[in-house]
Amino acid sequence: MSVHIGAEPGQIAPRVLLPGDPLRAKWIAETYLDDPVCYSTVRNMLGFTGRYRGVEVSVQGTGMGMPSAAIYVQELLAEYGATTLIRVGSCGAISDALGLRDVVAAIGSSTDSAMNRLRFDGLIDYAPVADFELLRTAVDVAGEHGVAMRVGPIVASDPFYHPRPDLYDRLAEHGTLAVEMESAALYTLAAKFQARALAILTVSDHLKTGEHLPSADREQSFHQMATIGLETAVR
Ligand SMILES: O=P(O)(O)O[C@H]1O[C@H](CO)[C@@H](O)[C@H]1O
Ligand SMILES: O=c1cc[nH]c(=O)[nH]1
Repeated sequence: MSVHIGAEPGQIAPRVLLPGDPLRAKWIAETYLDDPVCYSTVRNMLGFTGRYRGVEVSVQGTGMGMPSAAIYVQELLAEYGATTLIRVGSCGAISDALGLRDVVAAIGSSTDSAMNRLRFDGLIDYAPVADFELLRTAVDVAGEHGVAMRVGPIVASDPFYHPRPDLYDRLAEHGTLAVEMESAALYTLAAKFQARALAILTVSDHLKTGEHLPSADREQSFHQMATIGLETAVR
């Protein structure tokens, strides 16, 4: 096992879905995978492997925020040979064009996190981006399933309760669709390990209108996102 994942080598598939919520990982595994096996309960950050359309797929919770997610992503890449990582998360809309339950694919991820400032000595504003082939596949899959998935830039924030919400307005003025808390670290680490990554998100709350979905819905109702993530992972 790695420091934070209680799996033996070979128990995790090269294709991994990554919800922040470990109970969303359980729901996806039990709802969509054939013969799901739970390979890790360390810290209750559940991970499962099963088959989707006959292809081995894992679903690993990552927790909230980049410090947590980066631990799981790095261990999956460095110690378990993951090659395709698809985040399936919730997000807050900052664009007026989005509504609750809309599905978003993140083409790139701005961030207020210091993680990439550390990585690049504060000298480069690195641009974390999605894998193009995965994104193209996800767009195709969404179209085939009649889902009007929005593709665009998002922002990955360290604080959920942001001390500078005015920055979200400025980001929205620059085309940013939504905020979540993990994608910039995911895209950066995938690039570093020459793996493929994509973040697919469902709008669980709207920062401008104040509307939001209950936690049970965030855990167990994102069928469109789960389907697009799984179909994309196995193609
Ligand atoms: O629903 P998940 O995947 O956890 O994603 C979003 O929800 C959490 C905040 O409520 C953060 O992790 C954010 O990125
Ligand atoms: O990071 C997140 C996730 C969901 N909703 C938000 O407002 N922010």
